[in-house]
Amino acid sequence: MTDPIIKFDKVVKRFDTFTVINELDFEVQPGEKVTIIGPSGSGKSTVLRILMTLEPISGGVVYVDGDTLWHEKSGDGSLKPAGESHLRRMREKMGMVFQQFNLFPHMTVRRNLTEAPTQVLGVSKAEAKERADDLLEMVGLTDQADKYPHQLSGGQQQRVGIARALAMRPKIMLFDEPTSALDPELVGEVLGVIRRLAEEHDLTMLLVTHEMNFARQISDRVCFFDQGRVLEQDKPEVLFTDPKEERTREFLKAVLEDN
Ligand SMILES: Nc1ncnc2c1ncn2[C@@H]1O[C@H](COP(=O)(O)OP(=O)(O)OP(=O)(O)O)[C@@H](O)[C@H]1O
Repeated sequence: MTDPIIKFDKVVKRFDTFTVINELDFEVQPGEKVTIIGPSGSGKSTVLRILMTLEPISGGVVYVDGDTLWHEKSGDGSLKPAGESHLRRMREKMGMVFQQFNLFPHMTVRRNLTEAPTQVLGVSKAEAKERADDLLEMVGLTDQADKYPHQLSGGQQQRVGIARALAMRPKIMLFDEPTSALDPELVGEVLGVIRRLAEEHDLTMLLVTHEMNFARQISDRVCFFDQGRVLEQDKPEVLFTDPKEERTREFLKAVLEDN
């Protein structure tokens, strides 16, 4: 087995006295597609936000791509809280797709894709444009490149969100309920893009979703979260048909009846 590209080692996250992530041990292998499912409030989104450096941890250590995320080594080899430049360097390894798209509203679709590569990575304008146009073709939005986000449907905006994250050439893609803000008829086009990404690329993907059928189709592994821990995890064909834990069974029964 190779070294994990993501590793949570006894990670704790508290908001005041409320413990959201509770001594979490969790690993993802390079290229693995992992889905996190679980009840509302179980800490699923918080795991992604910790990885994207949007939410600091209260305890434990997170490793990404062989380096500590929220810590850096001091001169004597001990770990100290990471400074801004370490966090920035680590953040560049990851791209995140948010529920609410989070596009830059005052920029065209193409500019949404070229802005960070030119400003953050120092990619030339010509190369960034070429990369943007390739990605827009991949998500089927070549003809929307000069429009502004508000001129697009939610499904199109989310496809731009995916392309924008990919424009930074991340090693890891994080998806936080990418279809939950969409009208039902627009969900399929976004899941189609994610499915294609999963099938055609060796990107590591970590997804939080309520789309159980989708999770079943694309995941190498599904993790059931409960109270800030992984209660149970397995290949989708096992977890969805023969869960071991009562809590997992109850959850799946409730969500699958809803669908
Ligand atoms: N900034 C914050 N301050 C205080 N509490 C927070 C904050 N962010 C999240 N929480 C709480 O932490 C818990 C876990 O939140 P999180 O968003 O990770 O859950 P989730 O499993 O993704 O849930 P959902 O499926 O509803 O999105 C929730 O109870 C939430 O209210």
